[in-house]
This record gives sequence, structure tokens and C-alpha cells, in this order.
Amino acid sequence: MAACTVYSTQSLRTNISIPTSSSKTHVGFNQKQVVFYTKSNNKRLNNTSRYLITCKASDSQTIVIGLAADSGCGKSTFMRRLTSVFGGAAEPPKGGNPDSNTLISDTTTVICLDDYHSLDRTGRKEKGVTALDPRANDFDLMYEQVKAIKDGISVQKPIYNHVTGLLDPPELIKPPKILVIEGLHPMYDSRVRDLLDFSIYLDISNEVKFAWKIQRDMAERGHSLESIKASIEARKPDFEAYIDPQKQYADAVIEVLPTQLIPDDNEGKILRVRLIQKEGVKYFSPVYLFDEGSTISWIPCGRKLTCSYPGIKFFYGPESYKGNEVSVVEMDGQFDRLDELIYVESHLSNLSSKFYGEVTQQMLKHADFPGSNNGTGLFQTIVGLKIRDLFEQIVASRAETPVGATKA
Ligand SMILES: Nc1ncnc2c1ncn2[C@@H]1O[C@H](COP(=O)(O)OP(=O)(O)OP(=O)(O)O)[C@@H](O)[C@H]1O
Ligand SMILES: O=C(CO)[C@H](O)[C@H](O)COP(=O)(O)O
Repeated sequence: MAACTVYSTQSLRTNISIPTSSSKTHVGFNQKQVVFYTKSNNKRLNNTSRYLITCKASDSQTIVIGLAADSGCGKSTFMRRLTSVFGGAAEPPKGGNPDSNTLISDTTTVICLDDYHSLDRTGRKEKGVTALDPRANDFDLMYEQVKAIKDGISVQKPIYNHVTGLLDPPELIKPPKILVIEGLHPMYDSRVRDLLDFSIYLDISNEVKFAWKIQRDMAERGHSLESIKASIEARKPDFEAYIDPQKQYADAVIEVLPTQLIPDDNEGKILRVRLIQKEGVKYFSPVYLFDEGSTISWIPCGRKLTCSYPGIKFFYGPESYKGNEVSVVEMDGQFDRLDELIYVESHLSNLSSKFYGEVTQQMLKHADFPGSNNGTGLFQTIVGLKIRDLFEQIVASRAETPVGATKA
């Protein structure tokens, strides 16, 4: 059997399976026009020329990961850590648009959902909507294309050009082993959400977001303090309405808060970071500290870990989050010496590392990335290892499934 998908020119309609022998011309990755007949009386349907059918020859499926966060919240840094876990560097498509937002490595392709903005910068200004507003985004196309890639079919994905603010001609995206869709809305549309094999939300508290944005947009983009403040305020209502609620659907949330180790800290340099892991997710077993299911508070500073003021504090325990049962690992404070992280790593279990010390090795390898001395870097690295493990488990389960049987 070849798995085929029927599209209309507007939106995806249905999935069908056609015996390969009777649909020779439709097998492969090309789109072909087909004629439809009703099942009941075999009458030819009208307007069938508007339909397209695409079939894939094999049953190998792309695994899809969703990464949601507001702009400037560390998605690119997280993606660099994730692709590093799989080995090899991620680069923009060769010979393509220099302003492409896509990053391709041997195993992963990362697409930025900004490419599904249906309104360009001028269009948004004219209509008075922000990029966070669903009306500025084409969720039908996002769904069709992510579904097609997941089914092994290449697509021509649009490009939103952040330099010009315009929609550029599309680029070809071939199905990778792992597709990461990162951006403002990977879990907003239920159809897209249902395609995700794993989802992550980077939840940066307002205080920290403000400090990061100021640091980047003033130093690297030449914006004034006033304009940064104004842009954050202008986005707030839409952020709260459309972006923030997605965290209820995430399998893992990395929450970044001001420290509790310094009373009334307003510098925002020391962070309290929480890795919130949903229980009962297929192929994902949460990381824990010392003893699974217990509630533990741990100050590792002393003989094995150098800590300057205000120190480091870990917490682990079960909680309820947005109506879901979760396990939380929390780190408040920052490391003085990254090589000593091995001491902390040796007390964490279920890391899905391939060898003792892999987390520390990854952190040392990218010591220059933002957040490498605190829980943001630590938990992003751990989630990277969990995604690799999830991928390997899904591939193994498919290898065990007889051809023609239902997929996991
Ligand atoms: N863990 C971190 N600790 C400290 N600062 C960070 C951290 N992660 C990101 N930042 C700051 O935030 C900025 C934005 O990070 P990054 O480019 O990864 O975010 P992004 O979500 O991809 O942004 P955008 O969507 O706007 O391109 C960085 O330049 C850095 O200043
Ligand atoms: O929230 C964003 C996601 O990155 C951007 O602001 C949005 O994509 C619009 O881009 P630009 O500001 O370059 O027009």
C-alpha cells in the first residue's frame, strides 16, 4: 500500500490508502491530478480538478518537535544545544535565500513559524495587529505543510524576511529525521498540535525577559531603552491571549524566574530555573534527583562544588501544573566552575545520556552560549538528550512493527 493524502487547493481534506498497483501514476513525491468517483453509485464527482493527491513510497515518518516561546526568549540558543546533541552543525539551506530562517543539520531541520506570517510588516501595521495575533498567521498552510513533511513529502515553505519585513519566495523543505517547528505558535492550532511527538515551552518571566531583551536589542540591534519597553508593553495583551496559554499543552516547560536566594533581587542576573516535566508522556520519562517521586531540597555547595554568593539550591518533587501531574527539577543560582557540574550530574537520574558525564561535556563544549552557568543551559541540554532518546525509541518501535501494521 502507498499512503496518500488528498488536498484541495485550499486545505487538506482527507487521508486515504491506495493499493500501489492500482495507483502507479500517483506513487512517489509528485503531485498528480486525480478523478474521484462516489463509492455508492460510481458517479464522477464535479470539480475534482481542484484536488491533488500526493503519495509517499515508504513508511518512514519524520518526528516532529514543537518549541514555543516569545521572541528573544532563547529559542535559537536552545536549538543550537539540541542540534549539537545529535552531532554536526546546523546551517541555513545551501545556495538559498541568505535571509532564510531555516537551519539544517544531518538529523534535524529547524523551521521558524514566523515563515507562516500571512501579513507582512506593512500589512500588520495597516490592520493594527501584532505578529502574535492568529489573524496575522496562516495556520491552514502551517498544518498542511507540517503534515506533509511528517508524511515524507517535500514542501515549498514560504519565508518571512526579518530584514525587509516582507514575504519572500518559498524554499524547498525536504523531510528530515527530526523536524523542529519553533516560534510563537507551535501548539496554538489543535491540528498542528496533534502532529507533535514532543513539545517544549520556554517560559521566561517578564522581569527576566525584559533584562535579556534590553541586553540584546540595545547592544546588538541599536534600539533605545524606551522603544524596547514600548514594544514589550505593546505585545503583552496578545502574548497573554495567544502565546502563554500554549504552556498547558507542553510536555516540558523550562520556566525562568528571578532568584529566591537574594531577597528582593532586582538585577535579574541570578536565575531560578524550573524544568517542569509532564508525567505519562509516551517515550519520555522525567529526570529526577536522588529518589524518584520524593520531594527533595539540596544545597550541593561544599567540598565538591565551589559556590560563591548567593550559592546554589536544587529542588525536586511532584506537582500539579495546569491540571497535569508533573515532576519538577529546579536549580536556583549559578555555577562558578562548569567542570564541577559532573558532581551535580552524578546525582541526577534518567538523563538519557549515552555515557557518564555527557551533560557536563555538552555544557563545557558550549560554555560561551548564554545560560551555560545556570539552570537554563543545564535544562536545555537535558531536554536535548531526552529528545534524542525519544527519537531513538520511536525509530526502534517502528523497526519492531510489521510492515502494514498501524504506526505508534
Ligand atoms: N539562558 C540565557 N541566559 C541569559 N541570556 C539569555 C539566555 N538565553 C537567551 N539569552 C539572551 O536573549 C537573547 C535572545 O536569545 P535567542 O536569540 O536564543 O532567542 P530567540 O528566542 O531565538 O530570539 P528571536 O526569536 O527574537 O530570534 C540572547 O542574545 C541573550 O542575550
Ligand atoms: O515575534 C516575532 C517572532 O520572532 C517577530 O516580532 C515577528 O516575527 C515579526 O518580525 P519583525 O519584527 O521582524 O517584523
